Amino acid sequence: MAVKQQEQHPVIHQSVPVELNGRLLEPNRRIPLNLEWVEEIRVNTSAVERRASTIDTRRSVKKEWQAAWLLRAIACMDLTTLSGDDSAERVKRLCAKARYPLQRHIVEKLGIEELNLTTGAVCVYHAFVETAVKALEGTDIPVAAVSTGFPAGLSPLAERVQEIRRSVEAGAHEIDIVITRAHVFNGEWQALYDEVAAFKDACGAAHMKAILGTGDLLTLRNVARASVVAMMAGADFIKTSTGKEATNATIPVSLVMVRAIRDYAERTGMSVGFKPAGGIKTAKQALQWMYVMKDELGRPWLEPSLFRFGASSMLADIERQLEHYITGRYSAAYRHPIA
Ligand SMILES: O=C[C@H](O)COP(=O)(O)O
Repeated sequence: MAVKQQEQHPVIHQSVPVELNGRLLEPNRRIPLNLEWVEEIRVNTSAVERRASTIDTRRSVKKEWQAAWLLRAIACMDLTTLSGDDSAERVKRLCAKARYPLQRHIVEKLGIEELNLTTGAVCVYHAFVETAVKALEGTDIPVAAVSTGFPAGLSPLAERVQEIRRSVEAGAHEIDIVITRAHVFNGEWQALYDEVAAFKDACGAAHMKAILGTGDLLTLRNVARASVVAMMAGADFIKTSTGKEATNATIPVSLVMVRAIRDYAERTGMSVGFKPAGGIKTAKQALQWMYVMKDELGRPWLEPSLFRFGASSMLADIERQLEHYITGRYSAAYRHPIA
């Protein structure tokens, strides 16, 4: 049973030119803080919520097309473990799953052996960066570290910066930083910009995802303002949540963030990636987020270079749905352990 690949003939890791409205974009780099851009932001909350509630009705993919979208969701997934009881053994199992995210019989039945499908990255605490790097040797799978006093981000700034440096030295290719949420609800835009810029400098060549902790930011306007400040400070990605806030990734918050990415790209000619994270557990949710990306930003934002899910348990449900697609039956969830 061959899967119809999304679009016509995509290859999961193929790079497509990053274009928006026909304009070729460059990767983001820091620009000076423009407070006018921050202050002029307005968000029509009820319009955003209305739009969010119709995501499923505007677009739907079925059968082999849905299978292809789910494979892409795997390729765009930061397979994550961020628990107090994490251990080297758990991280090794997670890395094995990142290398081979689907059971062999599913891969064969789908006819996708040549894709060599892997997850987009593995995301762990700093303490497990070396273990993950070693476990992923011989692959192109990057290791992402949550640094900067994750999840609260309230340790002294120098320690947070130092933690990034240590994660990069340990081999992390990507760093997920957390911002000081109080800078946002106190309107301290310069302080937020300086903090994110300091983190970006400490990352060096590693890619930086800025976690806004949107569940703590009180309003969608604050989410939009924090997004644009993080982008001006040089973030490569903006990310919704740590997975530890009371409210994690939601579609309304994501709409606001991807529209901020679009406005920023139109103004600057530069692209920034998006990572929804926290509480995303099902294949159905994965499709909803991918509809948002396709509708609001277009095809380049369905590549791992510009789109990642942060998820610790979604892969199990995707694997189960793909097995249902090829066998017509649902298997028990325990047959799809994540790690
Ligand atoms: O960055 C990733 C999140 O911490 C994952 O959250 P989750 O455990 O709710 O999937």
